[in-house]
Amino acid sequence: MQMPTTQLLFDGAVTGLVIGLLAIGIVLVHRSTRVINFAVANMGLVGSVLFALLVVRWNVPYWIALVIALAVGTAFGALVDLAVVRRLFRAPRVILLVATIGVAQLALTIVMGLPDLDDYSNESYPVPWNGAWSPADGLRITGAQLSVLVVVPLIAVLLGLFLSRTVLGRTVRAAASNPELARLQGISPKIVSTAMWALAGLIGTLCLILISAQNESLTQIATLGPTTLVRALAAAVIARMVSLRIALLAGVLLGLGQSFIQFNWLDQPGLTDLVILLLVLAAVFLVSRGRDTETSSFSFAPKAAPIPERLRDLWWVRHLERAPLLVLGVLATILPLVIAQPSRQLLYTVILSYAICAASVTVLTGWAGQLSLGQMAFAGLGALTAAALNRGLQVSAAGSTITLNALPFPVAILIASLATAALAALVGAGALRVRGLLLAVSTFAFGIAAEQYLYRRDLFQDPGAHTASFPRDAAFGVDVTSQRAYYYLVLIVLAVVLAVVARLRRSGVGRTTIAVRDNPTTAAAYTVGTTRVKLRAFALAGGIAGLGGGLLAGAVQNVPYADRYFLSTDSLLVVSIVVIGGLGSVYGPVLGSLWVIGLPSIFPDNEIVPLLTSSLGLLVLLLYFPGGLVQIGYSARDALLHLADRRLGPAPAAVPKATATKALTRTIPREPLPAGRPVLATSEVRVQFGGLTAVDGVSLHVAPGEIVGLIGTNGAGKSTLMHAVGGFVSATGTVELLGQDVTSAGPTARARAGLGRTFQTATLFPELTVRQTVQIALEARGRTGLLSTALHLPHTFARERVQRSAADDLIGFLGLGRYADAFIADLSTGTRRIVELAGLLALDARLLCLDEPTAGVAQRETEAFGPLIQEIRRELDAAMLVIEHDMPLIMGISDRVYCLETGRVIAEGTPGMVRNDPRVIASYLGTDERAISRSGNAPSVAEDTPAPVATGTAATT
Ligand SMILES: Nc1ncnc2c1ncn2[C@@H]1O[C@H](COP(=O)(O)OP(=O)(O)OP(=O)(O)O)[C@@H](O)[C@H]1O
Repeated sequence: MQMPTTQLLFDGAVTGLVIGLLAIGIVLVHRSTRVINFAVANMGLVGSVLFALLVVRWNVPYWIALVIALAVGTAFGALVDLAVVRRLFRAPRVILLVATIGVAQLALTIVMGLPDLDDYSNESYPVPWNGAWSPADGLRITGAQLSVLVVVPLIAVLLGLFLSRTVLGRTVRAAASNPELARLQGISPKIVSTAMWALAGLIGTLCLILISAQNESLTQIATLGPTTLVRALAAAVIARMVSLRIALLAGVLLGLGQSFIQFNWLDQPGLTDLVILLLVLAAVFLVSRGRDTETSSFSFAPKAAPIPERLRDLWWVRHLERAPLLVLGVLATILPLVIAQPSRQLLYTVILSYAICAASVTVLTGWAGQLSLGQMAFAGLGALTAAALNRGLQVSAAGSTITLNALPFPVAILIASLATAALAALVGAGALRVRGLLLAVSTFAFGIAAEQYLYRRDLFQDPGAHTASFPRDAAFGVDVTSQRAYYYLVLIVLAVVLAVVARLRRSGVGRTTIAVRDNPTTAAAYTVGTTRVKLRAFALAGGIAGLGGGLLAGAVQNVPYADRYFLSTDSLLVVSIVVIGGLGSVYGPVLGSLWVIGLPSIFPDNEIVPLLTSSLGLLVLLLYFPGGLVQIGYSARDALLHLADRRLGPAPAAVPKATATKALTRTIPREPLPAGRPVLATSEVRVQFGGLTAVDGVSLHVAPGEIVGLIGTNGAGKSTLMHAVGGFVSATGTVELLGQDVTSAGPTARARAGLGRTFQTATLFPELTVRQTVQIALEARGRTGLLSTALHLPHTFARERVQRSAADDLIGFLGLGRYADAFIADLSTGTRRIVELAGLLALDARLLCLDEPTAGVAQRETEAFGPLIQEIRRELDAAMLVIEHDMPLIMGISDRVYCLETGRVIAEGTPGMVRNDPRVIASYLGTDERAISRSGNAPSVAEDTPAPVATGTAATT
């Protein structure tokens, strides 16, 4: 390994300074709006091109042009905030991140609309000082580099002073961690956000001007490109999205590292990008360690309102949802018969292949909530693997050479798709702890490393060439060499992929995936293994992307990995496709591909159409139709249904439905509990959060059939103890459940062992309906198989029917009949709490841990909860541990009560004993008899909650 020359290191440091400044721009925006700004570089594009035009074309003096360009850049940043960010202030951060991608594309389109610079190809980008200096032997500093050396440190110092010395700056620092605190400083978070976006616009412009000045030719200015962006993102992540100083330093180190790698491994292009990927992964790993990673709501995903019960018998209503897809299918079938030009047919094939690739984003991002910005890398790797398998391979390993014979075209694609599924599962395993924005950065870095490094491995290339040809001949005995025949093959594959995706979405596979996305904790409490579900989504998405990629490469008969289709920008494009089409919906990928790729190609010479279909179109959709194009379809469908409902006349009075008057029959055999053993026994359980001991050596037990109350002041450690029992926090001591030591088992395993859990917030799964929620709990009685469901095997339909009717029984039993198709997000807290209880019945749990079952429930309804809880205990023949602040309720239902104070048990015994214990009175109850007879803790929000059923007779309120 040689040391690079001084010059190379110097050049690296200069580039690194600019990368560091860009990273500062990313950090500032993240600190004020908690979003990762993918537009940071492109926001400066408009100003930097305008600057060149002003100086070169319109002969404006350098410094005046610079001021104008910086002002334009700053205004662009502020405008982005006012027009986009502010409107999406409360939207999930993931959606805001996608919006920044739209902004980046928009900036690029605006630049294309500016006058051409091609006439000035002999001129160089304007610099403040011409000439070069040689301060030392072997070192030459250009004017452009000197400006970087002066400007970047100066800006960094000024920003540091701004953040520490001004009120606005201090507010920015506070806003990152606590918006309320920031508000106390007297400045609204929105103003802070505008200021930071304006600053990011200014920084972006400055960086682009500084970088462009390094180029010899003026026409090269265009973009900084994703490779620079990924370096800036890496520096920002290394700085934990907080420290400006570390961001700048990391930028410089990355610049130096790049020089070092280029000097020593010139023959390994893209190695830097591989190293950047590893650095990002390491940094992301450290950043997300020990912290509860961000959860995002997916309320923007398109939602179809349930069909009114009485309309379901109408045949056109039953087929309403499938009809548009059928029409599209018929149109797609006749299209190549009407339009015979092979070039058009090739284009249609490309659109279909993109729809397949986009379906992978539907699964991974739409259902699993994992935003992948590198999905086309899986498509590219699938394409290259398929081409290599089709060509025949010689793999040298451990001194011996293995020869793989050439595989037929379709077999090569199928095996490549399986290989990308396995690879995606591997990547997913690494990304398990990371979600949201950091996953987006990691996958983006993966996309770039794939494009720059992995694609260029010898294994993937034609011998002696930098291409990978992929000629197609026959598929399943049919000649697909003609463009039309191949189009039909891809159309059939798309139809199959959509059918599989739609079927999976309607089955337990789709439901559990969405459940893990919306609420991993409750999903685990419902025995759904979050790791398994996430890996399944990654693998499924990777497989679909690999399949789409293979087919796309087959369309063009080679893998054009160096210039189109499988680049990191294409990964961003497929995300736009799916968001525009409708995230999570089966229609999304098709509508999105038609819109984003299809429409512009119908008007190839029109510059406005691509603007409307991607960049600006994406932003408009996010702002006004966050559910995407499919949401417009759903709205039309709802209007039709409403019309049909009106024509049927007024609805008859609600008839109570599914009122189960007899006890539910138990279908699951239970292992008997060893005689004399408690259902739950904890010994010396201790939980610490940093320096705080939340639970301090608690030993308790719950006997079979017993209801045990857990009381204590706010913050006494009750919920934490319950989390420890459920396996949701790491704790010391032992936990024994139904005679088994489960201390080292995770929450899913404990749920499977018979532990049922409700949560204080009763969030459940906002985007699922009541029936779907209960069906998720029913998965505990038998999991939906991925492969059998995808293959549409008959028994999977029968299983689904049985599960649905079991769910309806439980829903009816608890009087939730009229809410069966309502989304959880639309229910009152009280109703959600009853749905939680339905979930426990579905789980057939033997120990129920209820965390404040009446919190947020109207006072008049809490009184009915006591009998309901006892009824459920009888029904399940279960024991219970209940946390409750409502004293009459908890004292009324409990057989025994424990009182906690600062993590320790201070009293234990019958309700009467605990209630009169002087320590309990001093610590918690006080002497106010009114507080004891009816707790003041229960909020008095009157809510539309169905009256809980007390005696097995369902009430459908
Ligand atoms: N994830 C966490 N990280 C750090 N501290 C925590 C965490 N969860 C709880 N705590 C702290 O642990 C202590 C016990 O909290 P816990 O929620 O268990 O109390 P509680 O008795 O259930 O209170 P409440 O009746 O208000 O629900 C509190 O001081 C709380 O701030």
